[in-house]
Amino acid sequence: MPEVDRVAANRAAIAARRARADLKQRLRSGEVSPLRVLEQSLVPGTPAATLRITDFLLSFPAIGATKLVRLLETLDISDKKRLGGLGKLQRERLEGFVRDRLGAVPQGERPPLTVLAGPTAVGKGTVAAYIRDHYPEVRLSVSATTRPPRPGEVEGQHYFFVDDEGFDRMLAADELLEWATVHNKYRYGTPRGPVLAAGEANELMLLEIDLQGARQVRASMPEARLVFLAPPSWDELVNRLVGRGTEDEEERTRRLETAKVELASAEEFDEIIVNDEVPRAALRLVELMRG
Ligand SMILES: Nc1ncnc2c1ncn2[C@@H]1O[C@H](COP(=O)(O)OP(=O)(O)OP(=O)(O)O)[C@@H](O)[C@H]1O
Ligand SMILES: Nc1nc2c(ncn2[C@@H]2O[C@H](COP(=O)(O)O)[C@@H](O)[C@H]2O)c(=O)[nH]1
Repeated sequence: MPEVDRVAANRAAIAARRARADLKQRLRSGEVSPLRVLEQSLVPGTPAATLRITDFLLSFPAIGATKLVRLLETLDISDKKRLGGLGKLQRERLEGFVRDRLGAVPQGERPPLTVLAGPTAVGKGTVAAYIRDHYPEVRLSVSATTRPPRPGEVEGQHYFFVDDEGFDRMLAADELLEWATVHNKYRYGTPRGPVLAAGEANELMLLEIDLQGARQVRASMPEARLVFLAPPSWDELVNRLVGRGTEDEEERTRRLETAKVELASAEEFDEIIVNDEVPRAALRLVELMRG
């Protein structure tokens, strides 16, 4: 290729990359609607048409790397695709997904933040994980904690694992919406940024935290909805704690002491859901969140 053509081609490629980056930014900030981008992507050569499906989906605030993989599988779209190269059926599925998400929360109405609390081993984590896997419209807050990871726990997915100095730094920088020392042992806190971002984006946001944290959220965000997850019985709660097998006898005793106090506080909450079966409890919670 003659030098002059190569220079022109380079310039065009740089300009196209810039236009795509600009579009990604506007998608993320909500300045441009994803439906509009899908529509524009039908025109070959536009920034929308050359936008990668991965970048498009990652612009939704609640979609991260893990959800992205699942979502692409559900939509049956390769991660190599660009919007302009989607087949008819792929485009229809993608558009359906976008419409569902936009329809889940009416624009202009800010859904209240939902806090799920309850005694140890009642199943908060299990119900939250079920919601993460089955209700992609719900965004889950990832807490920071000074507790060491349990086997299988993933940094950034289950918790942000930090040492005491790291936690102190987050506190000093006012990065936590609430925090507490739970079961008199480790500190746990909710990063403020993602909660605010979810509010801005009209996203359903769930915090799975302890009673002290729930009270702090109520104080700072009175519009938050507090949901108490209750066990079917005390014996079942003890069975779940023992059955989980992640705490030694001393830690179990400590947690059950806290649990008695927490059970007595159920009336402070806006709603009580009994976790008899996980899918049922999860559905009830999501229905509450959807209003
Ligand atoms: N509905 C249910 N029926 C039977 N077992 C359940 C149910 N929900 C959760 N479990 C089991 O109970 C145990 C405790 O659940 P989980 O760890 O989710 O509790 P948690 O409330 O998050 O506890 P913690 O506050 O201590 O972190 C787990 O072994 C889980 O599999
Ligand atoms: N106040 C907060 N409590 C939190 C937060 N993240 C989790 N938790 C609660 O801690 C206990 C113990 O959790 P585990 O994972 O060590 O078993 C449990 O009750 C959680 O709900 C938080 O950010 N703030």
